[in-house]
Amino acid sequence: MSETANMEKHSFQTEVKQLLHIMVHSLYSNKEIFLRELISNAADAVDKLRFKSLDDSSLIADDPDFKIRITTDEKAGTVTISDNGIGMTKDDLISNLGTIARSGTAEFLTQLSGDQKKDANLIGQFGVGFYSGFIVADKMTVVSKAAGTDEAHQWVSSGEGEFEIAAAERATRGTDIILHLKQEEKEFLSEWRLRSIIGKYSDHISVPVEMLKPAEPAEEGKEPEPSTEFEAVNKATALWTRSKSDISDEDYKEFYKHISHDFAEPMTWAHNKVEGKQEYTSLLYIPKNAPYDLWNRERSRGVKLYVQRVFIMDDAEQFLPIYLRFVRGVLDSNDLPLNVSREILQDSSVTQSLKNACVKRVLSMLEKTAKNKPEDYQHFWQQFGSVMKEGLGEDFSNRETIAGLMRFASTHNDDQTQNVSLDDYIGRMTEGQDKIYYITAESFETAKNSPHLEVFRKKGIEVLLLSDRIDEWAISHLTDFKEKKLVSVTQGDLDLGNLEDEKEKQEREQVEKENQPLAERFKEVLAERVKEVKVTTRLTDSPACVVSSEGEMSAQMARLMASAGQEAPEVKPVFEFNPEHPLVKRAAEQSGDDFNDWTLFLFDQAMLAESGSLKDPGTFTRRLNALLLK
Ligand SMILES: Nc1ncnc2c1ncn2[C@@H]1O[C@H](COP(=O)(O)OP(=O)(O)OP(=O)(O)O)[C@@H](O)[C@H]1O
Repeated sequence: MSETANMEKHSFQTEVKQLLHIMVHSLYSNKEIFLRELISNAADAVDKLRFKSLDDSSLIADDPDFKIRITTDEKAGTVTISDNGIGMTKDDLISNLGTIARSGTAEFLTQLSGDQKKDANLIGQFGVGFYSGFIVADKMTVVSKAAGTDEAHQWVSSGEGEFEIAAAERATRGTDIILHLKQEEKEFLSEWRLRSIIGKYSDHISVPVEMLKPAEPAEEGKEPEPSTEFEAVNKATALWTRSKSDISDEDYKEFYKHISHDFAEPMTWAHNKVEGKQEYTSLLYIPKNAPYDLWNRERSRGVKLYVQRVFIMDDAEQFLPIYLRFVRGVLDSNDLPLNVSREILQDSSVTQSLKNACVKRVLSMLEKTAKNKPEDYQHFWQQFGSVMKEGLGEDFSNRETIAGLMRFASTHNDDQTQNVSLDDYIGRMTEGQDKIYYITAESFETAKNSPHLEVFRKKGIEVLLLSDRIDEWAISHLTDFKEKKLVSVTQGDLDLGNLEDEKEKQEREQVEKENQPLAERFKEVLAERVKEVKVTTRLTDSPACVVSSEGEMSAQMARLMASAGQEAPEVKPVFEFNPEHPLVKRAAEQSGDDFNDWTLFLFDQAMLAESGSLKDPGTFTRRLNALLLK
């Protein structure tokens, strides 16, 4: 910072400089959004003050009618957006308009590619807010006086790396954002152009947005007298309070952009007014695309909370569980007190029942989309499926509904796309099948090619192929769906239930008995490495596989815990061999060291197919080479 007279120079935070540069270039084709962003900020500033004045009405006594005014100055080439909201102190100006407080900003910036179209989309998700003024202005001046203070300050910048702060004059509280338009952007001086942009973007803003009335036509030969009277150019009623039949889809979409700062349209929304025991209005949106920081469970989330139409807080996370962190919207309650705080919300029974209601609405919105617009739902699932899966473990009371919304890859089409629902699966179950089978693995390929699937493929039984990181954890919370048990094909004894007929059962028992001595020989060599050795019922083409015992942690879960740096208990696998396989027959013919080598080779090979890697790949390859040469 440097100082001359009463003027101080400050540098923008590095991230702001980068964002400004990219934004000005990539949003050029959508430049009129600057007005939406600045009006949106002005409306937020009014909301914040309205809330504060509930405790201290003196804050607004001198100027009680909230409004936003847009004026132009043809000669100076400026457009000014003024509000009588909460205003900013000198420190606020420096921190709010010189830094980006959002976490993950630096990481976000590294995702930008230089491709204008892609970047425009990404920046749209990120939200550009105040800085969007620089798309059309080569200089911005902000004059602000915080409510309840006597001093005004001004912030001036050409958006290139520095900004200046100085003392200023402003009669009353509030903020003026003055855009000094670039030479080629003078079209925004046109009152009609501005009115049409406001009509498009700001009708739903609950504060009146005012402009000067058009001048009265003058007598012939005379210049028209400029008007000095203002009129509201938006509807200025909060959108969710209007009746549904008065609101167009366009209105809903614009409102979504206002509250979410997303440039893209939402996928769908639900608007409900509830009266009776509880009175509230909810307007909840499902975005089309995942935000850049969806994976950050700490990211700000939740709805905008209003109490009796008064704005209370942004990001009220108490009304939606973490797995629905992508939902945006507004909740307006008549039952909560106006002085409600985050702490009060935490313990309130009203909060709990509102939360239950919001979750039900979101889930039923998703069910409707899945049923009526399967393509949209498929897109949704690609964007948000992994987050929805968290719900299986987090939301016990809605588990069956969440499970119904799940989509999986499966052996039905052997394709990586997750598009099979549990209902689809049940509809295709073969005669006698009473369980839903699945496999979890490190990758889709490992799952799809797993030897554990052989008997299922042979019998034409579908198996769900799960390979997202979260799958193992999520599915462990889903023991059954519509009274059908979910069963892992890599865990426990394979119980094919009614899928195995009496003859097959007898044959299997016979084979098990005959091969008991071989099983014991294998067990002697493998000793501590395995929990048990058994004749397999799952393999038809492979010589051997490993499975985990019923009720024990699966190998996939143990790997996930280890990769997350957690201590996982050592799980010893059950080694299953296929006595019909020529390699197993060959092994059985050996004795001494040769039998040891064959056994270890079969075991390592089974481990490799199951996990995709080995603890000691060197020894495995050496042993394999030696066997090949023999
Ligand atoms: N008209 C205004 N009156 C008071 N404060 C303002 C005004 N405009 C901006 N601010 C302050 O500056 C901050 C930064 O604004 P900016 O638009 O860049 O980000 P944001 O509104 O927090 O986020 P985004 O718009 O991207 O969601 C705001 O959070 C607010 O505190």
